Amino acid sequence: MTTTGVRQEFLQTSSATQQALADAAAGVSLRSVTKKYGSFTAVENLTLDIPAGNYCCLLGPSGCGKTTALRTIAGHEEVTSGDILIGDRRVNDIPAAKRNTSMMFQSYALFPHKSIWENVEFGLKMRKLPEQERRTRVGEMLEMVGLSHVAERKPNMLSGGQQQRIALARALATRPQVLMLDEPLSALDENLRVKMRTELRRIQKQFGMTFIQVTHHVEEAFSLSDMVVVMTHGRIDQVATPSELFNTPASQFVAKFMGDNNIFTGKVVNSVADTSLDLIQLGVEGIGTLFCRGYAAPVGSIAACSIRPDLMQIEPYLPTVPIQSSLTANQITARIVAVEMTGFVTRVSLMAEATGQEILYKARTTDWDANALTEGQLVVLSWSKDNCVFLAA
Ligand SMILES: Nc1ncnc2c1ncn2[C@@H]1O[C@H](COP(=O)(O)OP(=O)(O)OP(=O)(O)O)[C@@H](O)[C@H]1O
Repeated sequence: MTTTGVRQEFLQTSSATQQALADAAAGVSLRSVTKKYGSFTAVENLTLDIPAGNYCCLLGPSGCGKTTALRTIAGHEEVTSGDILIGDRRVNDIPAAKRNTSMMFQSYALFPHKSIWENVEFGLKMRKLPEQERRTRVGEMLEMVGLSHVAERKPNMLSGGQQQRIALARALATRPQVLMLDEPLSALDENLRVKMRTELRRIQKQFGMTFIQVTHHVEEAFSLSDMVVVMTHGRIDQVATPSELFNTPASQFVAKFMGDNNIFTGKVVNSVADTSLDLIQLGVEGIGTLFCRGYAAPVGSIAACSIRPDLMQIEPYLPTVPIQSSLTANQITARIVAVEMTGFVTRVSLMAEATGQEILYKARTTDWDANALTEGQLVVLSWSKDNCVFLAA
């Protein structure tokens, strides 16, 4: 057979495998799932639908229950109450090994004394697949992660990134309905982590598989996910696409956890129904009225609003120009405390003149360099009501 012939045969087999992996992919549903350890509730009343073929990240601070949620889906923990469905099968009483899921860990968990080929083949042998089928699958999985040439080596002869790819090949060889990934990239250095996450996303999309990943990195969740589940204190705070989370966080916790949002707390002064989102006025002590968009909350209730640091405008403060000149423009005076050039982006720390609240402004470094603003200078920050997100208490 010519090389081209071999390649064509592989591609045909490969597309059959592609189909098999896509066909295997199943959705996951949690129905009021609670997990307690003694009297401590690690996850509480989780209800969630992850459609087949989605990349879902469970995101939240340490201890919020992400791993526990993942382990209950995998069957490594029994739920205290509630139901877990994989596809349309209730799996509460099905042991982990029979749930048809795979798990990939941060530590790779490769067998050190087995060759790479044997590592990938392991799960298939356990399932007693015929030798020919095993050979085809292992060959294809190694090809998929670009590591066919290391098949005979032992894991310790591979780099961290290569070992991670082998762990992925091994996890997918069994054609799981769902692949679960527990902080799979945290042992890698920054460059490799970015490369690997691109690769994970490419493979998941190409084969249309269901991936559920635990992470506490916002950027990682954004770059990988179709849907992000933000958790805090064992509960789900928001389920959204990365873009929705970035643009319209639903709670003060999410707005803070996303990183650099500026949050102002105050009292609802007025809210006016508008075409899609209501226009809400928030009275902020020492600052005045801020205008934002959201769903009406009772007048007098404590609430907050959030503005992204890249959606503010900055100008030198001129005492002759009155502040708060327009009824729907948000403006405050602040003093520049520090300027930090981080590459493409310059981060500017400020302090609100009236209240001392810390504020962050971000600009493209080229834009920042073009203005003449310096540390210690008094400036006016302004932002549109349409970019300012109302956050109920
Ligand atoms: N086996 C256990 N026994 C008792 N408590 C546990 C057990 N496993 C987890 N917990 C507790 O449940 C809570 C949730 O833990 P979990 O590991 O799910 O959090 P996490 O969000 O994944 O955190 P991290 O990012 O640090 O891994 C924590 O307070 C943890 O201490």
